[in-house]
Amino acid sequence: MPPSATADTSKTVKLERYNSYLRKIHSTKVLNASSKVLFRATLLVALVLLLLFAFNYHPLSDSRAAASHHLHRRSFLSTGIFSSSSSSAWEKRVRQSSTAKRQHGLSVLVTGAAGFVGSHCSIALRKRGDGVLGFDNFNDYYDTSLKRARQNLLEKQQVFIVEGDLNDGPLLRKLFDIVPFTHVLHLAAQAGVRYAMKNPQSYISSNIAGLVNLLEVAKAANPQPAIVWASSSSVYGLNTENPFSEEHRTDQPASLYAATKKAGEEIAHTYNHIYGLSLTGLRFFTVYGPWGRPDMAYFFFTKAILHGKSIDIYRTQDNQEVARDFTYIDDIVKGCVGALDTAEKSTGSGGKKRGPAQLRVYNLGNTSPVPVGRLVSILEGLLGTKAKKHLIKMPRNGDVPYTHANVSLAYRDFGYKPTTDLATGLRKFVKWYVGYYGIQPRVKKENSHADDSA
Ligand SMILES: O=C(O)[C@H]1O[C@H](OP(=O)(O)OP(=O)(O)OC[C@H]2O[C@@H](n3ccc(=O)[nH]c3=O)[C@H](O)[C@@H]2O)[C@H](O)[C@@H](O)[C@H]1O
Repeated sequence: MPPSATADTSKTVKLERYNSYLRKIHSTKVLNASSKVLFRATLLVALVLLLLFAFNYHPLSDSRAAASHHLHRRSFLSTGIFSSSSSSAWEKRVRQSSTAKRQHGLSVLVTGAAGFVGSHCSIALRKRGDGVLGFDNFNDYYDTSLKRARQNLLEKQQVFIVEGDLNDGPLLRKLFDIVPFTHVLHLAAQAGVRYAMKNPQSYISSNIAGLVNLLEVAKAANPQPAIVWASSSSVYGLNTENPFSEEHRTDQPASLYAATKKAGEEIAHTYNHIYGLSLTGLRFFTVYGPWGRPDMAYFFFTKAILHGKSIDIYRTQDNQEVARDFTYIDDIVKGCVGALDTAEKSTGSGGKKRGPAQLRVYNLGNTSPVPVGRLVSILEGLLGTKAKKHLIKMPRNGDVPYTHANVSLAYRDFGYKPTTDLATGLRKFVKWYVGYYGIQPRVKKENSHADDSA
């Protein structure tokens, strides 16, 4: 091979090597660039997936939490506190209302705070410097404008009422997350003996399911609060021993209302036994007074008498007078506060019992039964108007013929001593009634005249 040919060949080989070198570099660059794009894209997709997962994740082990998450959103939406700014304003109101203004004051969640006994107790507790947060569903069992008027009264005392239902677990849990309540005064319930025949389910929903829901939240709270709650004189049912003592039989309820209150006492026993919740049940005896319940006889008798309408006065099957141990609201408030002040702490924590806890039941009555006929004649005197009385045999609607409280246990443990007789208490009620409903001054004048003889 000639030397020039050899040189040409070697040049061509070098050129080819060089070109192949350039191609290699180029393809490596392309590969590098495309793998970078791929890497970034993968990263982006992973990030998006991670975010989607995080937003939708509900732990499988806690399906209740998942369900409650939805409920939580719903209840917060329904109470108008879901947006972050309104939510923090709402939380601030919750905190302020439940903060005590005196040293060692209580922090009390009062359920049924827009109700008759609830509103009176909330004001009394607030006035002595305790923190009070109200809770009420403002249902329409009776005129809601009366509940709203009570709410206004409470607002003047800086008591905030959270609008919600006892069966809204997430909302209750949220309240316990915000506030370490020392006590719960549980007065929210479906009341009324006779209405239980019309709407039995409402008693199950409030007095049983609602109670259990509240106890579930309270037992899991840290600290667990001490709970004082409203039972009823109606648990004595067909008991014939008098006066009614806490030792007597309560296994013969005459109405579904009574049965749900009795069930509440048994449920309280269970939560005390398993979780160490301190629980005190108060058996109220026909509570009456200003800002009372329009479904109760003394209230709707007053309205009927003023409007010239007839009233039914029940008599027993053997034609005896029906009587009640009517108890004035201020005495009941003293009893509730006494029970709160003597309630020991719950012993559980983290939902577990750590030792035995207090379990109590007390009668809160007036110790002096009055026949319904006498109640009507006191009202006639106060209103200056004769009632159109219609005496009838007590219908079989859950009523019992007679109630009479022995209160020695409440007296022994927290000095409970009722001081208002029916005539005095009804005078205060009528004074409030005519003022609240704007009844003519003529009636007021006659009323103040009648006061002297009542
Ligand atoms: O202590 C309780 O645990 C309960 O007290 C209350 O029930 P009661 O004692 O039945 O009160 P209330 O209805 O005012 O009837 C009073 C009297 O009037 C009689 N009565 C009633 C209606 C009527 O039309 N005629 C009549 O004679 C009737 O027979 C009775 O003798 C609460 O409502 C209840 O929620 C619960 O707390």
